[in-house]
Amino acid sequence: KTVIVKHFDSFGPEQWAESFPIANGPRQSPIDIVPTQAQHDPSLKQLKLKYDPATTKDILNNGRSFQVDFTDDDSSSTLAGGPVIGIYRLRQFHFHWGSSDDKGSEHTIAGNRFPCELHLVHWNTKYPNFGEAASKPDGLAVVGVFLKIGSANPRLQKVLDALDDIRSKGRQTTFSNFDPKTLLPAALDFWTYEGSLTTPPLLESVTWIILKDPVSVSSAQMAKFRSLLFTSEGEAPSCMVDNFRPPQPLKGRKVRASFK
Ligand SMILES: NS(=O)(=O)c1ccc2c(c1)[C@H]1CCC[C@H]1[C@@H](c1ccccc1Cl)N2
Ligand SMILES: [Zn+2]
Repeated sequence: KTVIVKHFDSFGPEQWAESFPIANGPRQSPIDIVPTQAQHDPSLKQLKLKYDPATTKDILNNGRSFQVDFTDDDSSSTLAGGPVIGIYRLRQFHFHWGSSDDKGSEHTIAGNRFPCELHLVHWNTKYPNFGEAASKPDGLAVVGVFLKIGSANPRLQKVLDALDDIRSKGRQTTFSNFDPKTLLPAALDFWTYEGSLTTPPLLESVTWIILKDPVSVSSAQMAKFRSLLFTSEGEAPSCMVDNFRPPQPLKGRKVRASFK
């Protein structure tokens, strides 16, 4: 009896449908955003992000990306307004990036790829917890921010300096007093559409809120992201790069814009 070990690279986006049929579902993410086809919706409210740095919990290499986790047992760090109804609590943020500066983002803009994309994951407080919310059509709201090559971004430095302690999968270290608002662009203009998680279990529970304006990252800072490993200590090391899913079919969905 031969056992097939599905390593990450043989369990890439093309194979996910075998174990997660929802991969071919009607509201999969990411997508290519075509600005000229997005409809300005004047009824969209202003995005209201309120983050308390005291909710910062830790930073973790989860084997697919690294994430900064926040305590979400109260509504100290929340998202409201924009396209959502009610209050969503910040759970974590993480990134997706490429093996070179010409790719790495999950969403694209008229086919243009960015070297990196930040996701701030929030869950709807009408549900008891993140896990429950993750399985509901209005359960999650993820804010996506593009990073483009330019001058070094000083706001990223504290996060990048912590990566030395979480090089391998499963490594976690303390991380405190961080304000994710410092990672956002000045203007909070956004596109929004109904989609999914971009990695298994690919649940179709995400209201995506993609900010129009990118923030900067330097090539040297990108090299820091690429110094992480997909693999655990003791395994043959595999660099954590290209952890992005390519754009998925729109299947008739409308993308709305908060701006003209
Ligand atoms: N790229 S993304 O923004 O679309 C994104 C956001 C949140 C989560 C995911 C992907 C996936 C990847 C980690 C596990 C899974 C999910 C989760 C975590 C713990 C428990 C359940 C679940 Cl579903 N968290
Ligand atoms: Zn993500």
